[in-house]
Amino acid sequence: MEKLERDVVVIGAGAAGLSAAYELKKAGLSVAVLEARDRVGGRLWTDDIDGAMLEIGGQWVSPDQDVLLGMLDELGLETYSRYREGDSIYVNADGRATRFTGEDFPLAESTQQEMDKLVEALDELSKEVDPADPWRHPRAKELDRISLAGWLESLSEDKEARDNVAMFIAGAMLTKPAHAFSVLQAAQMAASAGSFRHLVDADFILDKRVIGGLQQVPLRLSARLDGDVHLNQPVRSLRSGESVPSGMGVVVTSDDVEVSARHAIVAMPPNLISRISFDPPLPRRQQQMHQHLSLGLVIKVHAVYDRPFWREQGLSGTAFGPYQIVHESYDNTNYGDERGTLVGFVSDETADQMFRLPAEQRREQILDSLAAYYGDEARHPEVYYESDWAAEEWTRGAYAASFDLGGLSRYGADLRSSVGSIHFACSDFAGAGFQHVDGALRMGKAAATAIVAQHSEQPRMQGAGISS
Ligand SMILES: Cc1cc2nc3c(=O)[nH]c(=O)nc-3n(C[C@H](O)[C@H](O)[C@H](O)COP(=O)(O)OP(=O)(O)OC[C@H]3O[C@@H](n4cnc5c(N)ncnc54)[C@H](O)[C@@H]3O)c2cc1C
Repeated sequence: MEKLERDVVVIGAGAAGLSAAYELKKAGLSVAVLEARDRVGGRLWTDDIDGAMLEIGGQWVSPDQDVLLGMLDELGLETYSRYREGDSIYVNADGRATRFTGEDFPLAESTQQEMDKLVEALDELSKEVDPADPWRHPRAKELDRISLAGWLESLSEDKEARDNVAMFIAGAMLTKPAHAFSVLQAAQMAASAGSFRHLVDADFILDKRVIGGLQQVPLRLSARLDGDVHLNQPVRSLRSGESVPSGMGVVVTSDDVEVSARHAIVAMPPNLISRISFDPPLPRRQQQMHQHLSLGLVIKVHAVYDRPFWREQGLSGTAFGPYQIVHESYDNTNYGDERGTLVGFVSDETADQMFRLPAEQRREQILDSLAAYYGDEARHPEVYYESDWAAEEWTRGAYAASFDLGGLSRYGADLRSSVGSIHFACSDFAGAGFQHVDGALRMGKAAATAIVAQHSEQPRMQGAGISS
């Protein structure tokens, strides 16, 4: 067992943990980052699959994500725009595909009016909610006990209008059925992206990608940490309080490394925190709160073709169908690539259904759904891959975690509270940038800032300082 002494031990080398470690090093503190996987990045993972570069996890950057944009600049990373020329496609409940331009789906006029009304209502509500503390909304408790589905039903009898509006937050963001989370949680999701209209506007929310892949962010951060990141080290226990050596706040043990440190940052999704054995146990509030936060479920489907054939038909690749297996799909062609890539998403209960099928049948049904948007050619990709994060031991869902009904108003105020020397940071706890890489970076920086403030009067430990 390797034994280390550091100012701070960080558990998890995702965007949150690495940005925390990077800020701490820049401030002159020593760190050790313990990561369970054999790679850094957590839910950011860019890999070569059968000769195609795929973004298996997070990939898009939107203009409001200023912390992420600042980090891309600092790390010397460049972005490019998602392909968006041409018509989009909408497939309705009867399976009929219609071309359209702009944001408004080609719906019957009465349905369009109802959809406008619902978008307006959700937009107004999200303006009243501060994403950092939605529990302070004067009607927080009331809004937190109504599901998004129930709230939409109370406002409109038009099913297609409701299903479309729900799709933008349920299927596309929280990746849970609209009856499984509250309208307060939905409003926070929208507010965290600036407004609900931003979520409806694919050109905003899915604006840019990073050349070479978004995993470059954790990879470059890790390179700047100069040997302080320890891979294949799932943390098993965290001791704090009287049993730790004097002058230290925690002793954190993984399979091969034991770190004694003044502070710990737990930079992992809340559903995994209870896998660490805490001695003494975390306070009951945290133990309870973490049980009310759960990850959604989505299959990110990648299909790579010899060329972006849909562009020849004047299609942008952007496609929506609330009743389709793949509810949304986009042109995801890599920068400078001659081949064409489509990325589609299969969410929540539809993902459950798909996972009940044998792999070949699942692939066939998912490609049939892509064909409903782009025609027969979509059935024959050169490379086909399904990102399956729910089967990943160190994540267990996608994209991120949100509260069950009533959880946000009940526990939210304690979401980011530290417990003695133990701090928490991950995208699932963010206000602005909630569930996104931007939020992960914000949480990492916030934990680092809090620790640096406490340390300003204390002597440094060995190994402090950034390497470049
Ligand atoms: C398919 C998919 C698509 C997405 N698309 C986008 C997008 O387009 N844009 C966007 O901004 N966001 C997107 N996201 C969300 C974004 O990727 C995440 O919000 C963000 O990367 C989370 O970073 P994090 O550091 O908070 O958590 P994580 O990335 O989950 O990092 C936690 C780390 O902790 C490690 N860990 C867990 N348990 C232990 C343990 N016991 N000991 C040691 N280490 C441990 C994990 O291995 C992991 O490396 C997407 C996510 C997914 C899955």
